[in-house]
Amino acid sequence: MEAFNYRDGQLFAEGVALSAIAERFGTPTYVYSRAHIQACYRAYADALAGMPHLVCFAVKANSNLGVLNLLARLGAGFDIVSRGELERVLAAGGKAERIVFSGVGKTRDDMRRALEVGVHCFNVESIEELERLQQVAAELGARAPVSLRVNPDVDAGTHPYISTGLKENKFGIAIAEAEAAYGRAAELPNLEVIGVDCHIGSQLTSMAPFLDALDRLLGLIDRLAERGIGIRHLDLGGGLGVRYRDEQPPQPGDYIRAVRERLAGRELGLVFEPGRSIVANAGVLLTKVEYLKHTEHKDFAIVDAAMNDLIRPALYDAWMDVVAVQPRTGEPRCYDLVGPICETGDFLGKDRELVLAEGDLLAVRSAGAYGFVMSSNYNTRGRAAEVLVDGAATFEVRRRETLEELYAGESLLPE
Ligand SMILES: Cc1ncc(COP(=O)(O)O)c(C=O)c1O
Ligand SMILES: N[C@@H](CCCC[NH3+])C(=O)O
Repeated sequence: MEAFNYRDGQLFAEGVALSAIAERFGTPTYVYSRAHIQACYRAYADALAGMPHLVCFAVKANSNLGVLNLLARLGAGFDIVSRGELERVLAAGGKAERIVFSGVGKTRDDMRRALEVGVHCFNVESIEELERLQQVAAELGARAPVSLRVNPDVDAGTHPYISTGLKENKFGIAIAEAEAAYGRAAELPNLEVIGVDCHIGSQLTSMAPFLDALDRLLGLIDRLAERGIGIRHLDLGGGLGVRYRDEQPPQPGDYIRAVRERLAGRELGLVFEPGRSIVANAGVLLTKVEYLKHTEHKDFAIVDAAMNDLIRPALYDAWMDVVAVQPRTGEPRCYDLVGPICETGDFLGKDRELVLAEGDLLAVRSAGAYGFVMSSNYNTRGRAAEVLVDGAATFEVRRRETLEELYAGESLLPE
């Protein structure tokens, strides 16, 4: 489904003109579509119907309370990587027993809090973490449910910064060492081994690496069964890609059907941790053209959103579609779309053919995942507002940060 469509020459989010959102909330503003998030979540949940499962939204992709609340109401679980994300999920109405706790650097405090609230399971990423979790659980007189994140050593064929399943990556326990690690986990009295987990990378556009990883994990599960270690759930992580330009990633339903076929006859529950594929195309970043600057070599459109608002182009050289909210007729020019930050890397797009005038609104598409969450206050810029559209209604799910808030925690030196 497409949440953002042109109607009468204007781009709409569901039933609301983006120009009306800009007028009411200012720019830059992130705009999300409720219907799109729901449809993407349901694509996973529906394909998993009839078997034990959890669809744990990866909170890192978009941690706005309104978005999390929407997903919690749909029955989603959550994949978290920090105490902060845990508290956000609880504040948004998410259920602790549907949370999986991933991440290579869990602190004792993180573990304590997660045990107190009763998360579904810890995705443990090293032997050292296993020993620490045992200690913390013993101190609390608790038993920690555990999956080991196994690194299956498959090449996800994605950007090197977001590939996580190779043996040289910091994530997980190498598959060759996994049996020994499970053996150790099974000996520890305050741990309960329940699952196997993996996550091989993000923005994958083909099914083969997922199925390759799955086969390796099923082999491991069989070897563990021979050693008397029973596995109840298999967590395949997130990673399914989306269309930013012309990619044709598998649809969640097709992916899950292929996984289910391979599981036939096994008593295993399935867990997924999708982030991007739930929210990326449910969001745009709305920005305004401040200046059109023409130089001998280049035409620049200087917009009011910058790399502090959306870092993907600067960090990964990611291509994101940028469209006019009210397209004009006329002769297009080739613009670099840049922000006001004092860095050459501060761009949202390069060499884009557009017809523009000062004051025009632009929408950066596919910005619902890893957009606002990666924003910063660089150049003392307040972070953008976030608005969720539901049909004809708009909800400001995060107001724009004020300048006073930016230095509220700082102090002058004593006299
Ligand atoms: C452990 C884990 N689970 C889930 C995700 C979500 O990934 P994606 O947004 O690609 O679905 C990530 C991020 O890549 C991750 O590190
Ligand atoms: N932040 C990355 C994805 C990282 C995934 C984290 N596990 C992106 O924007 O594509």
